[in-house]
Amino acid sequence: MSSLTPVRLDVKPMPSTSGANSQSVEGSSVAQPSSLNINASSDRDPPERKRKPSRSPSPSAARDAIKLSKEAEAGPSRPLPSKQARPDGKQSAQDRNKAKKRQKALRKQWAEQVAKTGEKPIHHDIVEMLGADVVERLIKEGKEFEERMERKEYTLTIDRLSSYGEGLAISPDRDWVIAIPHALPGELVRAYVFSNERLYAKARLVEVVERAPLRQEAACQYFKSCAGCQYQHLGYDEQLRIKRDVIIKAYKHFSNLPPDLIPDIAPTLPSPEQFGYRTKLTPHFELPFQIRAFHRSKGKKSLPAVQPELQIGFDRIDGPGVLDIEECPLATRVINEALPDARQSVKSNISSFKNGATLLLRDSLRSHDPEDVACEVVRDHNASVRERVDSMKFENPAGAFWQNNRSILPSVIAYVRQAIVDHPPAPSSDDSKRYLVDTYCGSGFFALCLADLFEKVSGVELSKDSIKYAKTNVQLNGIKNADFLAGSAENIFSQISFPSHMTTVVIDPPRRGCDVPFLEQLRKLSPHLIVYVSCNVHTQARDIGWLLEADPDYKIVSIRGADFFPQSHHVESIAVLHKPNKPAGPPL
Ligand SMILES: C[S@@+](CC[C@H](N)C(=O)[O-])C[C@H]1O[C@@H](n2cnc3c(N)ncnc32)[C@H](O)[C@@H]1O
Repeated sequence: MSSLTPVRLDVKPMPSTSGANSQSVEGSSVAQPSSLNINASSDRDPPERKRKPSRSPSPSAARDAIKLSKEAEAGPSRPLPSKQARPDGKQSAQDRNKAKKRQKALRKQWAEQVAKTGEKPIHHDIVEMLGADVVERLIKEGKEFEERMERKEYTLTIDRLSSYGEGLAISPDRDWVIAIPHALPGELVRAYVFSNERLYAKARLVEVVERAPLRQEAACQYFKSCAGCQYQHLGYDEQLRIKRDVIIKAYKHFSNLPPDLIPDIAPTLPSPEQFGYRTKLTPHFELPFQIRAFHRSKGKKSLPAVQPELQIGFDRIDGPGVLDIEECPLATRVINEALPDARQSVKSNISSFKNGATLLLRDSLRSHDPEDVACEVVRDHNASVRERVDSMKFENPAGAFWQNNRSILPSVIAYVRQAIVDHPPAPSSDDSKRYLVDTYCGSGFFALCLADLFEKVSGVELSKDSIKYAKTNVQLNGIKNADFLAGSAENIFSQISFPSHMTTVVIDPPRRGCDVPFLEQLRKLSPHLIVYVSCNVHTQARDIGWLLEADPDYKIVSIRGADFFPQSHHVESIAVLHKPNKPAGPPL
């Protein structure tokens, strides 16, 4: 699908059938890829980091972009800067000055964002679609925020998908790209532009005029309005293929590596369950204004006699606010069964919640007995949740990180095990002992599932709670060769004395990727094998590019996506790096 060449339509923008009322039409509006709170735990929060701007994005890119777009745009209801302020159609000097200041502020804000998080993946699509020379000219002329499209309906041909699953089209009347969630390559669509970003506009899908042959009916009643899923209108094989393409593009644009150093990206590892797989759901809600007024009055006002309407669910793509969700076909059966009660308990106690609160529903095994397949739902963040991966038993805090798709974990572990077995340490006079360092280890998923391959394993993790549970899991599984440390990942390197030529390091950081101090420590340790698992392939590509530049002896032996989140644009990427001739050296 992505091989289609951009088609510039000579179609005049169509008069809007919807006016500014985004609710009256089918499709989407203010969705952001990052607005899907697919893993709302704090490990996804990006900290500050100092990097070269060219080194690329982090998860906060999208969030910063929202901030930027909020600055740049006023949302559907704010009137456009009035170019017709004067009867002669010209801007007043005051308006021009204001516009100039605004552009300057936007450029400064954008530069700060890129310095912090890198360029957004969509930028590379824009360059390919408009042409590098056009983008360069727009930037040189200071027009990268200026060629904004009007808020109205357009008829567009979709050229390709962005890495976050939006259909991308070229504007019919200027050098600008338009991103439309749920539109597919090759389709002719009507879409309503509602805001502008740097070099592109965002639009909601109004109607598919000519369907792509691959388009299918979504299983979920909320698909058209919910920001949670991007690909329910595509078959599963196609979703896997798209995710592989996302990895290919990420390494091309974000690793800074020559193509011959990047291996063929292997087919995406499928999820055995494509619906009903999510073991964690976090619907959120905003307090009705009457309740907020009650809180603000500090007891002076009374609660409203009639319960105000409350939306509990996920972000909308067809307007601002929260979409009320009574079921989610991605969540496991027990979570869907528990959802009505959880929603009702919020409604009955609404005055006790803060604005923007989130509900937690975690699917937990009832017991660790392999014969017992029953599950139950845990809603208390501090309660423990039981999991099993193959024969390994795990407990972890409900509010802390645990992989959300239970069904894919055995094949992920099998894949990582095989990579380790396939890359033994270089022959040396030493015996064949091997050591594992599991960084960003959570409650010990990788360390403990792989412990039998190693003489000794050590894990490090920021969350003290997760480390407490990792130690419990050591006991639970009768493991004798594992220890865990609470702290920032780079701290582990000063505490271990494994011989580097016999050491494997597993890296599984949050979406922002690794911090530079961590990468520097890793380079110093120079393990013979690195398995880098990531929920953000863009930061993974950046970090691996950094590592290979710092130490060209590493070879990337494989890169493969794993589909932890079917129906969404998210893809986990597993990269294996090896130093084939790593010589034996003294312990660190
Ligand atoms: C994607 S999760 C992976 C957890 C674990 N590997 C698993 O599969 O269950 C990332 C983990 O990194 C932890 N984390 C975030 N920043 C960290 C840091 N600077 N040092 C160590 N751990 C960190 C988070 O608490 C979270 O548990």
